[in-house]
Amino acid sequence: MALKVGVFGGAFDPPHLAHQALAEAALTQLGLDVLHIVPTGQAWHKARSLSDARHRLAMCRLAFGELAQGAARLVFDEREIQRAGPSYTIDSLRELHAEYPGAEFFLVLGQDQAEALPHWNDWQSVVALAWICHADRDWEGRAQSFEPPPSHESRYRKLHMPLMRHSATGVRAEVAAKPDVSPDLRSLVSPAIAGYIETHHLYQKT
Ligand SMILES: Nc1ncnc2c1ncn2[C@@H]1O[C@H](COP(=O)(O)OP(=O)(O)OP(=O)(O)O)[C@@H](O)[C@H]1O
Ligand SMILES: O=C(O)c1ccc[n+]([C@@H]2O[C@H](COP(=O)([O-])O)[C@@H](O)[C@H]2O)c1
Repeated sequence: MALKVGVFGGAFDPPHLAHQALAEAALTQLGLDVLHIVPTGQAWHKARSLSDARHRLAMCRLAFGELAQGAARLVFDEREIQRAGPSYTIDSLRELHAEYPGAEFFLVLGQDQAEALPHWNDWQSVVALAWICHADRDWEGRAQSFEPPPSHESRYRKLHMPLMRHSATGVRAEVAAKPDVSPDLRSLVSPAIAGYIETHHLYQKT
C-alpha cells in the first residue's frame, strides 16, 4: 500500500487550538503515516509580514508535538522557511513527491484556503498532486458551507471537526490588548503557546 503523507502548511503566527484540532482530524480521519507541518516562509498572499520564523517553528513544535499517535510520524518541515522567495505550495509538493516516490499526498486546509485555492500558484497541479482535505471554519460572514469546484470535486475530501472561530489574528489582538496571559487567550491557544508568547514578548503593542 502507498505511504500516506499529509501536508499541513500555515503561517502559524501563532498556532492556535483550531490548528491543533485540524491536524488531529487529519491524522485520525485520513490514516496518515506521516504529517508534515510546513510553516510558511514568505506569505505572498498575506498583507502583513510574518513574525520571525524561528518563533513560529518553535511554537509549531510545542503545539503539534503531542499529536503523533499510533504509527503516524510528525515532521516539522522547514523547507519553505529555508527557500528564498515567496512560498508556493506547489514547490513543496513537487519536492515531497520526489522525496516519497509512490506515496499518496493529502493537503490539509481550512475553509478559507480551500475557497482561495483556485487563486494559488499553479493550483491545478496542486490538485493533481494531492487530495485536498478541507474542514469548515467558523467565521463571521461565512455565507454557506464550502462546496468544491465541480470540475475538481473528486479530488476533495471533507475533514470533520467542531466549527471553531479561532484565528491567529484574534490571538495577536488579544495579546496586544492584554499583555498578561488572559482567560481569553487561554481559550484560544494551548498553555505551552500562551507561555511561549509571554516569555518571548510576542504580539505586544509597540
Ligand atoms: N478556526 C479554524 N478552523 C479551521 N481551519 C482553520 C482555522 N484557523 C485556521 N485554519 C486553517 O489553518 C491553516 C493555517 O492557517 P493560518 O496559520 O493562516 O491561521 P489563521 O488563523 O487563518 O491566521 P491569520 O488570522 O493570521 O490569517 C489554513 O488552512 C486555515 O484555513
Ligand atoms: O501556493 C500558493 O500560491 C498559496 C497561496 C495561498 C496559501 N498557500 C498556502 O496555504 C497554507 C495556508 O495558508 P494561510 O494563509 O492560511 O497560512 C500555507 O501553507 C500557505 O503557504 C499557498
